Amino acid sequence: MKTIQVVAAIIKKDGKILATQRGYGDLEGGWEFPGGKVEPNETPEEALVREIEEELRTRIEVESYLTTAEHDYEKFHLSMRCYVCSLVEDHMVLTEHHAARWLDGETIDSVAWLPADIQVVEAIKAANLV
Ligand SMILES: Nc1nc2c([nH]c(=O)n2[C@H]2C[C@H](O)[C@@H](COP(=O)(O)OP(=O)(O)OP(=O)(O)O)O2)c(=O)[nH]1
Repeated sequence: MKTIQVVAAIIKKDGKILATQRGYGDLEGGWEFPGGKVEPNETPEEALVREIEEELRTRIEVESYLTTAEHDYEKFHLSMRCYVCSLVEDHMVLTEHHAARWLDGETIDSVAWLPADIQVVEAIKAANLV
C-alpha cells in the first residue's frame, strides 16, 4: 500500500487546541488538525508553515514535535507527523475548511475526529496540552 507523508499542526492558545473540519474529498466533514502533504525538498516544519499559510491565511511558529500517527485507510497508509505550534498572528481565514473550533479538555472529544486523529488526541491529553 502507498504511504503518504503528512504534517499536522496542533495549534495551542490559552489551554485550547484548534480543530478544523475537512471541507472536501473522501473524508469531508471529519475533524482534523490543519496541515497537509510534505513536498519534495521541504522539511516537515517548512511544509507545515506553508500549509497553514494556505489553509488558514495565518502564520505559526513550530515549537516541538509531539507524535506520529500511523493509520491504514482503505486506499493508502497515512504517516502523519504532528507538531505543537503557536500563532504568530492572531487572525485566521478558513480557505479550505468548513469550520474551526478551539477545544479544551472538556470539549476535545465532542467532534467527530478522523480515524487517524484519535491517537493524536490521546497524545495531546497525555502531554497535558488541554
Ligand atoms: N491535514 C490533515 N490530514 C489528515 C489528518 N488526519 C487524516 O487522516 N488526514 C488525511 C486526510 C488526507 O487524506 C491526508 C492529508 O493530505 P492533504 O490535506 O494534503 O489532503 P488533500 O486531499 O487536500 O490532498 P491534495 O488535494 O492536496 O492532494 O491525510 C489531519 O489531522 N490533518
